[in-house]
Amino acid sequence: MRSAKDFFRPLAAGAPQPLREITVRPSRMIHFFPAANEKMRSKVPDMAAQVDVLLANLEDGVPASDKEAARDGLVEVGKAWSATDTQLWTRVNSLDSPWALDDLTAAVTEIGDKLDVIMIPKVEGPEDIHYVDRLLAQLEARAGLEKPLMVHAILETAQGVARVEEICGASPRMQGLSLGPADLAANRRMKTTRVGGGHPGYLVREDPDADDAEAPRATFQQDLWHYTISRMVDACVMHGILPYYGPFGDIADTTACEDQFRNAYLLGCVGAWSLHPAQIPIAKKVFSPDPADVAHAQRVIEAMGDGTGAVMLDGKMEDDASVKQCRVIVDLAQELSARDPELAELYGFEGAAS
Ligand SMILES: CC(=O)SCCNC(=O)CCNC(=O)[C@H](O)C(C)(C)COP(=O)(O)OP(=O)(O)OC[C@H]1O[C@@H](n2cnc3c(N)ncnc32)[C@H](O)[C@@H]1OP(=O)(O)O
Ligand SMILES: CC(=O)C(=O)O
Ligand SMILES: [Mg+2]
Repeated sequence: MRSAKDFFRPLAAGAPQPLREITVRPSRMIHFFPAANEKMRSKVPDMAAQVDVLLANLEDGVPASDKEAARDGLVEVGKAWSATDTQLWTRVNSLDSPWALDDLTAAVTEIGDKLDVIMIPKVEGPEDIHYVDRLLAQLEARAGLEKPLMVHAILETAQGVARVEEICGASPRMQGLSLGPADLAANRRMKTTRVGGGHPGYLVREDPDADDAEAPRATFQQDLWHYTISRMVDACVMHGILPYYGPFGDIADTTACEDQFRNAYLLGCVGAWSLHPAQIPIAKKVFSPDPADVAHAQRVIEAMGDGTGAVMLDGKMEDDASVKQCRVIVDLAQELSARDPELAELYGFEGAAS
């Protein structure tokens, strides 16, 4: 492990200076497209206009026979990339695969100036991040890049979850984490075949009626991912990086997708993956604060003056802590409004979009 004094030192001669803080930009949805697919690539300008982050996927979901084509597709998209507001990310193949080294080399040396974040799957511990950190520094130096690439890790093994705090703090490049519910379920030997979301068998049942043991008893489905997401959020906040819900595989079930995304939003996540165009507006809606919540938060902030003490508002106590909660909502609304004039208008933020 590097000492505190060395933590922000470049890891290769000629590599750019690591950043002390991550640049926070709207990333309500990380929209995945298979980079090997020519038809999908032709939609990139249109997709880029609709999403906060567009991600060229090279890993799972891309057949082994298309891995080189996907890498070439990423380079083609990167070279043509001109969107200024939308971020371009890629997910490379896992570090133990035959493709990861060439993926990283091509991404950094061919289009490193266009890419914002590289997503690394199946991260097991800080040693994976240390390896990527050094390699990226070497490649950045070779490519003459001036800005360091950021790294996003997917939490999709039990070991990764157990070492999540170490992963988050492993490098100044760490930008965030996503939940990988499919691989994580497999690795943990969970008995669900779904990609994210709940399971009807994971429930609690109300107690039997004392007078009628045969009376029907209500059941309440529980969230399979509550523990992991909560742990991920704490680890990310501890290290000043961003947590994301990952994919929701039941594309047709837009209602459950919205619920799952909202649970993640309420617990502290900043965004989720969209795998299909139908999921883009869901993520946009869920991860943008509700205008009524923004208006309420503004009232509390105003009522609290310098932010200290306690007041009553609509029969509820507000104090130093609740005003901080309200600032979370208003700050997020302002951040998103700076990019989205429609939202600015919805929130009544005059001039926020300028
Ligand atoms: C566990 C994990 O690792 S998750 C991450 C890995 N998986 C992925 O990245 C999957 C990404 N998504 C996809 O590949 C596709 O959405 C699929 C294969 C799931 C479904 O694709 P289709 O069968 O074409 O879906 P569908 O017929 O509903 O598509 C409707 C339209 O949306 C387009 N579309 C579908 N997915 C996407 C996408 N991710 N981005 C942009 N356009 C898309 C289709 O090309 C089609 O366009 P058209 O009307 O011009 O023909
Ligand atoms: C997101 C991902 O890669 C998974 O769920 O396995
Ligand atoms: Mg996975």
